[in-house]
Amino acid sequence: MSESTEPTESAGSRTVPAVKYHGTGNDFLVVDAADADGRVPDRGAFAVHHCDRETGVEGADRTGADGVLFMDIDENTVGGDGPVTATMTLVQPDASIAEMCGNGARCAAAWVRERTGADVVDLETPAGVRRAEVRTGDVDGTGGDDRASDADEVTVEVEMGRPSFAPADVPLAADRDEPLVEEPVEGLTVTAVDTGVPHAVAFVDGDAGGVDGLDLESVAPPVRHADVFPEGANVTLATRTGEGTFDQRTYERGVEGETRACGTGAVAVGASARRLGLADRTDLAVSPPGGTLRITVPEDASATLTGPAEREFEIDLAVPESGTGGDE
Ligand SMILES: N[C@H](CCC[C@H](N)C(=O)O)C(=O)O
Repeated sequence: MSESTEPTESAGSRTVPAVKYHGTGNDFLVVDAADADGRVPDRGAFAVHHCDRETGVEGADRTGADGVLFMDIDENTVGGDGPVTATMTLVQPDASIAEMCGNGARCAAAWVRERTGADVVDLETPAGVRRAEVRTGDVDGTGGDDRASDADEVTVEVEMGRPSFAPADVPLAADRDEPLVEEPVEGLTVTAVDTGVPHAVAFVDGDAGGVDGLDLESVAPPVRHADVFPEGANVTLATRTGEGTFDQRTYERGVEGETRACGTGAVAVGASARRLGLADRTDLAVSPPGGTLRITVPEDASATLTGPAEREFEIDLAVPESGTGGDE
């Protein structure tokens, strides 16, 4: 608050350390809340500034990021036998806060493991506590020690909670009492499901060109903003490619564009496929453009998401002056 009335330091004169990670191409800057507290007065402006795909953080093959994960480790849980607990807050490129992020959770857990040595991490998110288990040496989950030499890549399995089609959970507009299942919404036939965040899932026939048969950047925005979704929705296209396998593309709320992968979206594809009778099994492989995610969607238990988390680089990021580039 006092920042605005006192002579401020120019943008960039203060920095905060960050580590860049990605999970199947969904990429995040991870910042320790202990470093950010007091130094990053406006987390939204910080995310807007550094996530920009043209002018944001540089250092790997892509400029910018899909969000900033602010991580607050509960020091009382470090060093014991049990899981380490950490609060995960995802601030998106438009400064909004997402309740949950599956690929972000994998990156967050890998970061916590790097800091504390813990293989099991309880991530506290606005959507609830999500347990994540970090594995090394068996990246594809098939057994063996296939990537043990690659210290920067781990496999993380995240408990994703139980997907819900209930109108109040998605949420759907207040006047809806029934789940939205295979209904036309703004040009797509969608099924709405909450996997920590709302997804509108539309299955596209393989003969119609599959997920690449539609121009996502033009078909998704009207659905993302449809009145039936009072808090908006992520828009996910899916195509069944075989028994238990699907292609996926997601247009994300908060990013306001397509991402290379979306973990809550992959679980949404699985849950919707089960509901629509498109999958006989509960363990599925869902492939967004950035790779393949293993998911399970059991009838009466938490869904799981398994995939890689890869550490890209460390960087000191300038703290923009409060308000720079943000709404506030
Ligand atoms: N990429 C994330 C989802 C972020 C959700 C966010 N875009 C929203 O609902 O506002 C994932 O891997 O699950």
